[in-house]
Order: sequence, then C-alpha cells, then structure tokens
Amino acid sequence: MVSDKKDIEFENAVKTMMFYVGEDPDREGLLKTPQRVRKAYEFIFGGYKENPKEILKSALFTSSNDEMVLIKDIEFYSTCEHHLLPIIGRVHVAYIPDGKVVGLSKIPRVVNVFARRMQIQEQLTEQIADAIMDTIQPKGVAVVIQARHMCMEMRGVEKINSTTTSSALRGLFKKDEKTRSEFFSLINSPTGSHY
Ligand SMILES: Nc1nc2c(ncn2[C@@H]2O[C@H](COP(=O)(O)OP(=O)(O)OP(=O)(O)O)[C@@H](O)[C@H]2O)c(=O)[nH]1
Ligand SMILES: [Zn+2]
Repeated sequence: MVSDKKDIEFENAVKTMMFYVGEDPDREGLLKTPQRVRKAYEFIFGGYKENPKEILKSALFTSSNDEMVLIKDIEFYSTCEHHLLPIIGRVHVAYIPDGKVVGLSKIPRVVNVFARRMQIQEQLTEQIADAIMDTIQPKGVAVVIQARHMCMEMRGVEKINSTTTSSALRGLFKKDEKTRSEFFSLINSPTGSHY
C-alpha cells in the first residue's frame, strides 16, 4: 500500500522524537512504531472528524417527560493539550427535558467526540454541556467530570492519588438550588448493584 505524503511526514516526526529521547529508531523493535503511533493518534484524536451536534440531532424524540435524566459514570480517555499525556476519568451528565429527549447512547458518543481531541478538563466539561444545551434545548444541563491527569502523575508534581473535579451547570441546575442538590446527591450516592 502506498502511504500518503502526510502519513510519511507524521511517521518521520515520530522517528525524530524517538531519536532525540535517546533511541535508535532503526532498531528492529521500533521499525513499525511510527506507523503504530500514527494509527493510535488517528484513533485517540478521531474527535476532530466528528460533529457532536449532528450526533445529538440524529436521535431526538418528542416527549412530555420533564424529570431529570442522569447518565452516571461514563468512562473516558482524553489527552491533555499541554503535555499530550492521558486524562482518564468519568463523566456524569444530567438534563431536564423540555419537550424533547435524546437517544441515551448519544450522550456517551458526544463525550467520546470531545474527549478524542486535545483538551483541558474544564473545556471538555463545558463543551459537553453546551452541545447538549444547544441541540436538545432542555430546561437545564449538568456535567461533572472526575479525572486523573497523567501529566500530574507520571511527571511534574508526581501526585498519583489526586483527582480533579470540574462541573458545568446550565439552566435550572444553575438557577435552582433544589435541582442542583438533587443532582449532586444522585451522583454521590453509591450505585450499589449495577442497575
Ligand atoms: N486547568 C487545567 N490545567 C491543566 C489541565 N491539564 C494539565 N494542566 C496544567 O497545565 C499547567 C501547565 O503549566 P506550565 O507551567 O506551562 O507547564 P509545566 O512546566 O509542564 O508545569 P508542571 O506540570 O507544573 O510541571 C500545569 O499546571 C498542568 O497541571 C487541565 O485539564 N486543566
Ligand atoms: Zn498536562
């Protein structure tokens, strides 16, 4: 198979990095590494090719339900934009419908799209909330992310047990204390059995 010019450029950049950290990019074990890294990057940064609002719009259903819908513990992997090291965490997303509900699977799909870009945690949190707010137009949205940052564990301050929590509250979750505390008590309560 003939490689694209940009694939070759990418793979040469990986070879250069391997050389400058002290490796011999031509030794047998590393010969296919640039190609593997390119393919891994295409996957972990695949979110640039997708449109989260289109994903949400593809499964909107009319509904009279106006009670909180909460999807807890959506696991994700992202990449920090400062060091290109992993951010590993879970997202909790709640919204209160206003005439429309969204297909449940579309919410974790949207999490994946934004997570598969270079990120900081706060921006990831807000992007998920805003995409839902703009497309579903609910009475409110709440997004909480709890994550570990490998740039604070493998290097830098080297704090292996710290977790970062961020939140983005929109509409009723921002305005109404009761709604907000119901959300936080639901995400903090142990799920117990798996359902
Ligand atoms: N707010 C925020 N900061 C982040 C996130 N991921 C990494 N960082 C921080 O980004 C900062 C970058 O700071 P710099 O001083 O420019 O980089 P650095 O010298 O590598 O910093 P250290 O990590 O402290 O060694 C660091 O404090 C990181 O901890 C994130 O998701 N949100
Ligand atoms: Zn970082």
